[in-house]
Amino acid sequence: MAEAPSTLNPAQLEAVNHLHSPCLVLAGAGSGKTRVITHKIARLLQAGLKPDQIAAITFTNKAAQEMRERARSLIGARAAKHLVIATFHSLGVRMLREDGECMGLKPKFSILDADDVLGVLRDAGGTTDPKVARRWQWTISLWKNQGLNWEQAEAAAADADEQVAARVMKLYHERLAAYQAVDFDDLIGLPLKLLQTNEAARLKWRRQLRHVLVDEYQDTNATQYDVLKEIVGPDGVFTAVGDDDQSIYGWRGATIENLKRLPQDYPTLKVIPLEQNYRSTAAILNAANNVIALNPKIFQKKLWSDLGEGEPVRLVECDQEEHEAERAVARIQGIRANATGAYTGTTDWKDFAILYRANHLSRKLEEALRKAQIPYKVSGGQSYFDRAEIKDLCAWLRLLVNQDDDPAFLRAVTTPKRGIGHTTLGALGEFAGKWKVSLFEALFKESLAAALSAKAIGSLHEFGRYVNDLEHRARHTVGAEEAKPMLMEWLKDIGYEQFLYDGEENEKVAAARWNNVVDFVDWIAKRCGGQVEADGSAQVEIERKSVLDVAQTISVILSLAERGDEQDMVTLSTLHASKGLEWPHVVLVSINEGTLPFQRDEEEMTAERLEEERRLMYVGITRARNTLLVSTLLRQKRGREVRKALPSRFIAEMKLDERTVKEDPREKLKALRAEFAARAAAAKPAV
Ligand SMILES: Nc1ncnc2c1ncn2[C@@H]1O[C@H](COP(=O)(O)OP(=O)(O)OP(=O)(O)O)[C@@H](O)[C@H]1O
Ligand SMILES: [Mg+2]
Repeated sequence: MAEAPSTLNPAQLEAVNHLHSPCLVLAGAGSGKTRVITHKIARLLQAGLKPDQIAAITFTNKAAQEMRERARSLIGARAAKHLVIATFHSLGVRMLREDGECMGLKPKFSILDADDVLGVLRDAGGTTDPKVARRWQWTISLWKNQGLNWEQAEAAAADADEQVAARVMKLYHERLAAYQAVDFDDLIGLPLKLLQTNEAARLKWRRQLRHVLVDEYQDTNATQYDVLKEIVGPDGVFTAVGDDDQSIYGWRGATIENLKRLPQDYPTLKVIPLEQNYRSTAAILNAANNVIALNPKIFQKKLWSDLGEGEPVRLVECDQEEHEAERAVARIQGIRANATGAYTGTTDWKDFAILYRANHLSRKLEEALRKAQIPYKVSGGQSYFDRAEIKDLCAWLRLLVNQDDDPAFLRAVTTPKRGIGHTTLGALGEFAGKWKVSLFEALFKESLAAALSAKAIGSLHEFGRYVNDLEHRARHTVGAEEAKPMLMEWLKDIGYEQFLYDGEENEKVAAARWNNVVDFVDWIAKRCGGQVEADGSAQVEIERKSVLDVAQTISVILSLAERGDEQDMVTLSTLHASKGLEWPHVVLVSINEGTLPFQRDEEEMTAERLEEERRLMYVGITRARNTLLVSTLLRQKRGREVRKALPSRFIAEMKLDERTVKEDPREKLKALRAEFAARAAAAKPAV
């Protein structure tokens, strides 16, 4: 249904109706900047522009999708379909596909991702050292973003290493040209070059894109600024919306300078502030304002909400990550059951988000959500259970539980490789299909001898016997103390650690993956129970189970997550990827010194970095509409060690008042865990 223009306040209306000179909306979180963009699209259509003459630039592809949705509800599907809604990168692809030929690029050029780039660099520079290749990648990318070609880079090189990198840059580009390929930086750099050097192309795009609207303008970099400048031209108009307090990509070259340059480059620029926040309750907004007030102000802004005080922001201290995850899940279940606090609105799973600073923090959360059978999606990062090494091990576990699980069979039999190749597996598959049996069952059919060589059958039988033997061991291994050595022996048998190191050139990456594997084994072992766990004052004994029982539970958990296309899911997201989005209920986890603000042990915390981390906290807090739970750890795992953890300084900076509920984890944890276990048991389907 179309939204009526009356849903805009006077300042928003002014921005929407400002059509004859460039316009910058500079305003805080949740003040309706993105809403201005969608409504302005409708206004521009009304003023006579055609949909394909309007370009809205978003920061991510996901944001582009969302923008198209929002536009569709305002202007209808037909018009929305023709709008140019893109990121700078995808707009760049379009320009190069249409006009790249004048720069020697065929319309069907390919786009290299970061891994492809590393491969080309290794070849071009003749190195096998991944560290060297990565350094080249970083240096060359930086040069490209500064608009330097290899000759300029060589002239400006600071030392011998950089001179080498400049020459590698030359070879790298020769290869790219030969492959008809471009990298991500080229998707901005080449269109810029096209627009700057080719008048016909420049005029074409200027005529084509009559009004460009840029969301999240604070996170554009210098090259993107120049692209915009070329498209708009000296007399053109555009609309940019942004918030300097939400600039969180400084580390990738985004620059606030772009905000400062606008009034200089466009003297007729109209700057419009928005002050009313329509997203968050006053309790949430105050916490956000208190934090960001400590950053130096570039632009003065006010932000208020008339949505009422709302529920106080809650703070919870948790012993360790696992408890935090369980706490977050219990909180979500509580709100959904209208059992927690004053919030009584109706809720779907999609009304919740759990946000964190670093990708690896999603894992415990995923486990807890899966155990509670809550559907979720991981945005802006990879799901823990989607990691190759975890998928490998899960395939083995699934195969132990159900030998007829063909996809699990195929993965396990080739991970690690055991001399059973694609031809053998193809023939086995054909045979199994003919006899309508599973691959595993086919292994031991006598007539298989007619389809495969004796050698191949020998290897397959060996694998089959190993799986049977492993199943037997898993069935009879009970309790954590027994489970861990059994599982480690299995990994040794199949040579999994070596397999990881063989498949990964970068040893650090291989070591990190092996670490995941050992963690995963610990997790399974722990679930085999038998030990007594201390939880502050409480002691909880975990029931003893066999490895096979646990494998079965994990298989159920895995199949649950594969339900796929569900729309109603809890969001797990990094803080970075949460920008621009909003949820009724938000949980911020692991808000600790070292995590947020993020700091490596050896690294010095500069004022600039601290300010960027503070902006990230501001972004996190301001994603919440109705309730916000901030959780902090008392102890934290660092490598293999568990260390005491400090709450983030940003928690104190929120200045939560006395009404803020500070929950005592020790008191509640035992009860919560019991409740949680009971719920999980009740929800567990019969297998
Ligand atoms: N005038 C208004 N009346 C009612 N609701 C509004 C109004 N303007 C914006 N909103 C609502 O407020 C919320 C925040 O709006 P929007 O996402 O556009 O803010 P934003 O400034 O882009 O936020 P961010 O800085 O996080 O990107 C949305 O749910 C939007 O629908
Ligand atoms: Mg926005």
